[in-house]
Amino acid sequence: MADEPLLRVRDLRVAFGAHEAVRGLSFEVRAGEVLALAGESGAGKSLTARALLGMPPRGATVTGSVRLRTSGGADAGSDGGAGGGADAGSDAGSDELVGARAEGLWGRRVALVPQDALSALSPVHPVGEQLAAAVRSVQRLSRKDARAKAALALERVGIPAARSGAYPHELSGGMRQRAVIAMATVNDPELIVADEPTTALDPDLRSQVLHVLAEQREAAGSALVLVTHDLEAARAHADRVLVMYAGRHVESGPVGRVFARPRAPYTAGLLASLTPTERGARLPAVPGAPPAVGAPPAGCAFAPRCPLAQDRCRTESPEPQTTDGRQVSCHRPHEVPGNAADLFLEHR
Ligand SMILES: Nc1ncnc2c1ncn2[C@@H]1O[C@H](COP(=O)(O)OP(=O)(O)OP(=O)(O)O)[C@@H](O)[C@H]1O
Repeated sequence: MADEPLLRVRDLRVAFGAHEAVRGLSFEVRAGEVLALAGESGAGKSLTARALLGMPPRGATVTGSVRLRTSGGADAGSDGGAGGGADAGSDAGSDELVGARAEGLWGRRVALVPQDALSALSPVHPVGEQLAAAVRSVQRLSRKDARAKAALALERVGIPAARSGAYPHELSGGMRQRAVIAMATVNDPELIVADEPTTALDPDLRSQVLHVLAEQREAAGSALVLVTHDLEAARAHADRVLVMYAGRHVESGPVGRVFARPRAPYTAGLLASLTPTERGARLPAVPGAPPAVGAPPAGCAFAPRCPLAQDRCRTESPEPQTTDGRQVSCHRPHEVPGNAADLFLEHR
């Protein structure tokens, strides 16, 4: 049981009508681990994040399995309902979140740090009060003790106790995001999902706020799924990275290993865009654009943009395979050159 991952995702699919935006994703998150979900806009990162919390957007059909390891008698309250395809409740020792009512776990075992703090905070209550209510929703504490705990949690993220009576609109964007981080971590959840937690902030505040998130996550002992298109943030804060493209797995493994020597051309392309060229300029992102949702090409979805694509890549979708200490979904992982930038420089 100790070796059981905290979260086990199998063949996750998120569809809008006939259009599948997440197309059969499988991965695991271990207790206390930080996993970065990376990839370009539209890859399906946010939809995956929402599915992990049992809160998909309206109109989405989620199938597959998202199992959260049971701890201390916690219960997802599965009704085995709407998800379709999930075998809710059949696995001893874990709770199925697809097709289940997961609200009972929110803030207690799983928590969200969204892109936009305003969407997570009520505009009509002071932040300290909201935090105290979050504490009391999980812990049996008097109002006074909950308020004291809330003030302490705000102080830990750099919001002085004197500001705990402020309404969200009276705080700066950075402060609001810190308040949301305090809210997400105050009850020591086992899993935090942070969906691009700094995109709404000025660039100079981003690393500061990510640092606060990392600190608070560590103090709470939570695992973190960090959704980001910022590979530098993934490098700085994650233990493992999972790169997605067009709703599918591309490459996943320890950050150091994947970044040092990517084995999927798409990962190499993303990393090349971080690498200064000889002339000192950074390469733009991988040339071309991802396919539209609902219209992925046959075979590997990246093949139309891939300098290494061959006939097989255009007909046969690659399944994840273990290579060089990571999982890679590519037919030609050993053809990617040691210097990731070379692959795209040579073909420009
Ligand atoms: N509510 C929705 N209704 C219909 N289609 C949606 C909806 N939400 C997302 N999609 C589709 O699913 C695709 C993946 O969305 P998702 O938000 O997961 O992407 P992402 O990788 O998080 O990118 P971004 O960084 O832009 O948020 C989108 O390109 C969009 O076409």
